[in-house]
Amino acid sequence: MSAPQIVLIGPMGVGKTTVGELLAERLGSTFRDTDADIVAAEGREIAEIFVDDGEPRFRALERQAVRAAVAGHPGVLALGGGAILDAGTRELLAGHTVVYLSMDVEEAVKRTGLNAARPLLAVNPRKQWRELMEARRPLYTEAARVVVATDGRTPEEVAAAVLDALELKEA
Ligand SMILES: Nc1ncnc2c1ncn2[C@@H]1O[C@H](COP(=O)(O)OP(=O)(O)O)[C@@H](O)[C@H]1O
Ligand SMILES: O=C(O)C1=C[C@@H](OP(=O)(O)O)[C@@H](O)[C@H](O)C1
Ligand SMILES: [Mg+2]
Repeated sequence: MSAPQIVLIGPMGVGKTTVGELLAERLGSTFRDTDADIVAAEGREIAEIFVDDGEPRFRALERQAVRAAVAGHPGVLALGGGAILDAGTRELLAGHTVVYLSMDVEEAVKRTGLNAARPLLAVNPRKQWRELMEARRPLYTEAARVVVATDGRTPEEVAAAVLDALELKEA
C-alpha cells in the first residue's frame, strides 16, 4: 500500500479526470477517480445518488472513497469537485501531494456555458460560478501543495505544467 503520486482537486469541469488520465499515462502509472469508484460501488450514477439520498449522503460515500484511494492507490487520483467541502475528506488529504487545478469564472462559463445538463448552472451561470468559486477557492487553496492554472491551456499543457510544478519526470 502506498500513497497516490498526485491527487487532483478543483471545480467541476476544470479537467481533473482528463488531465489525471494524461498524467498517469506520462508517469507510467495508473489512474483512479473517486466519482467512478462511487458509481461502481453503488451501482448508481452520481446524479441518482444526489437525487435519491441527498448531498450529505453523497459526501459521506465520497469520504469513504477518498479514504480507500489515498490508502491504496499508488498512481494518480482525481477527486470530485466538491470533495473538499467535507472536513473529514480534507483531513484525509493532509500530507498528500495535492494539486489544485484552477480556472477563472470566465473560463468556467466558457467550458460549461452550453451544457444544459447541469441544473445548478442553468440560471445565470456566471453568478452561480462566481458564488461557487468564492465559497470553494479557500478550501482548494488550503488543501493543495501547488496550484496549476488551466485557463487557455490544453489538457496536455496542463499535464506538463503539473509535472513541472512537482518536478516529476515522465516515465
Ligand atoms: N484544459 C482544458 N481546456 C478545454 N476543455 C477542457 C480542458 N480540460 C478538460 N476539458 C473538457 O472539459 C470537460 C470536463 O473535463 P473533466 O476532465 O471531466 O473535468 P472534471 O473531472 O474536473 O470535472 C470535458 O469535456 C473535457 O474534455
Ligand atoms: O462539484 C461538485 O460538487 C461535484 C462534482 C462532480 O465531480 P467533477 O468535479 O469531476 O465533475 C461530482 O463529484 C458531483 O457531481 C459533485
Ligand atoms: Mg471528474
